[in-house]
This record gives sequence, C-alpha cells and structure tokens, in this order.
Amino acid sequence: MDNPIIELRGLTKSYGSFKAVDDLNLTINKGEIFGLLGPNGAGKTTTILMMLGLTDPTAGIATVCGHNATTEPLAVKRKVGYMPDSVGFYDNMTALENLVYIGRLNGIPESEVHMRALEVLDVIGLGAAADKKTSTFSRGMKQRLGLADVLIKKPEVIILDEPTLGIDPSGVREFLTMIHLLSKREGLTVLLSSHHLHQVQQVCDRVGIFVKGKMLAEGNIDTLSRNVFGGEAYIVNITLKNELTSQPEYLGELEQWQDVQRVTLSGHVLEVSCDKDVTPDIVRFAVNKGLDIMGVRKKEHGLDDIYEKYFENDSKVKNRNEKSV
Ligand SMILES: Nc1ncnc2c1ncn2[C@@H]1O[C@H](COP(=O)(O)OP(=O)(O)OP(=O)(O)O)[C@@H](O)[C@H]1O
Repeated sequence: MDNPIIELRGLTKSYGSFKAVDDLNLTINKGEIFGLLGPNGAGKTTTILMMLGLTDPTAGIATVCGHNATTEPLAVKRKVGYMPDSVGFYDNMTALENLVYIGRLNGIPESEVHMRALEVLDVIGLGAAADKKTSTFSRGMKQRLGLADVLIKKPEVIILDEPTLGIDPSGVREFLTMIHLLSKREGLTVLLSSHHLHQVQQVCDRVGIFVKGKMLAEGNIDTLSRNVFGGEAYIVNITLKNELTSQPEYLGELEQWQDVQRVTLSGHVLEVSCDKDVTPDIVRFAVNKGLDIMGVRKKEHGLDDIYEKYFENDSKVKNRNEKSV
C-alpha cells in the first residue's frame, strides 16, 4: 500500500538561467529503497540538499516525513539521516568516541548515548573495532562508521550520497547488503544516489534515471525495461542439437502466445523475444515438439541496457533538435 514519506512536487533549482533541477516530481514510500541514478552533474546532490532544507528551491515543494523541507528544516533533520559522499572523523579519537560525540550533538541524553553507540557499532559490524582510532580505519570501515553516525539518531529516512565511492568490490557488496537488511528489518526508507548502475540494481526496489536535472524515467527494473524495450524485455536463446533447415509450422503456434513477441530461427539457434519470463514454457514446448536442446540462455535487459538506451534516445532527441535549429 502506498505510504508516501518523501514527496517532491515541481521541485526546481536554477542558478541564473541554468536549471540544475528542473520540475522534479517524485514520491517515495515508507520502507522503500529508491535509487537516484545519474551521471556527474545530473543534479542529484542539489535535489538532496533541497530535501534537507540546506538549499532553497527556486520553485516547487519538497515534503519529507510530513514536513516542508524549506520552511521546517529542523523537523526534517530530526527525522532524516544524511550521509554525504565523504565523511570526516576525528582521527585521534576511537570509533566509539567519534560516535558518542555525534550522538551528543544529536541531543541523545548522556545516560543513553554510550549504550546506543555500542549497539549501532554492532549493527554495522564494527563492534570489534569500537576502541580503535579511526586513523587506522580503511575507507570501507570509515563508510560504515559514517552510516553509524546517521543511524545513531534512529532516523525514519536515510539519504546516502554516493555511499560506495572509493570502496573495493567486496566492501561495496557488504555495505549494500547491510543497507538492504536494515531497510527491510527496520522499515527504514533509503534514498541512494549513485552513478554505479550495478550497485543500484542490486539493492534498490525502484530507480529514477536522472539526467540534466530531469527525471527521464522511474520504476522498478522490470517496468523500466518494458518501457524502453517495448515487449522484448527478455530474449531466450535455445541452441538445438540439429540444425533446422526449414521453418517448422509449429513455430507459428509459439508466435501466437500472448507473452511472445517474436520468434526467429537461425540454423541451430531458436530465439524467442518475450515481455514476460516464460523460459520454462518455451523449453517445454520445444521438448514436446521433439527438439533436442543443447543449451538455453536468457538475456534480461539490466539497468545498464536501460540507461544506455535512455542516453541513446536522449542524444537522438538532442541531435534532432540541433539539426532543426
Ligand atoms: N552553487 C552552484 N552554483 C552554480 N552551479 C551549481 C551550484 N551547485 C551545483 N551547480 C551545478 O548544478 C549541476 C548539478 O550539480 P549536482 O552537484 O547536483 O550534480 P550531481 O548529480 O550530484 O553530480 P555529482 O555526482 O558530480 O556530484 C552541475 O552542473 C553543477 O555544476
């Protein structure tokens, strides 16, 4: 059921005549992990700063946890944890001391702050390193501690701006798994800004593709894929043992299936494009027709295909516009 916790309506930020964010409309529901995906300079950070009340929109409204971010920034900050792309610590202090310090700044009572900091360190897997100075921490550990800074105030929403920048692949995996777990276990809403397609794809329930201040598309990967690739979201390739020299009549039957868009036969390979994943039905069909199958390969359009296609379309539109000037 929809339960909006972030609502952006007509959100716009101009610097002179340049629109860094252009009429952005977006709703994010409680408990969702939403990925704001876009290249450098797309306007992701500017959007986040408007959501936190750290910069005023030129037009439009950002409502976060029921508060207008521009007129009630303190109420928003109490409920939202923000992790910028680079987090700093006092290197001569331990992880626990750093976290207790942040807890105090967030107004956590003295009687609770120590215990709360230890709990959060355990949650993010740094319990054993609580008494180590942060100067000895790797970039991945610092990123985790940055997340602890955000979690200690028990936020309803966390906003992570390029959280995996500079972490090695296994650190990235661990970090994203932790975000996913936290969101699902605690009902935490997560907005994750990134230009790393694969990372966003791994962890986000829904994605918005953001380019030059505009949201080009949003939805889950399936919906985006369907929008971009029409009915051909999945392509199933079946390699046959024996080459079929002529097109058998029964392939016409397959073409009539509701979810099948196209069937092509090329020597040993039968290729079926469909809008739903009906691989098992296709394989069963082929076996029933007496075909010997050597291999089955399915191609799904991932976020990188989708992203590329949007850019392709975007540059086609741009080229058309440039030609017509
Ligand atoms: N204070 C400012 N004055 C003028 N232009 C700005 C200002 N802040 C941001 N911009 C411009 O707005 C655009 C969007 O910047 P923003 O930092 O929001 O992008 P981003 O998607 O977060 O990119 P990155 O991943 O590189 O941080 C950029 O072209 C940037 O140069």
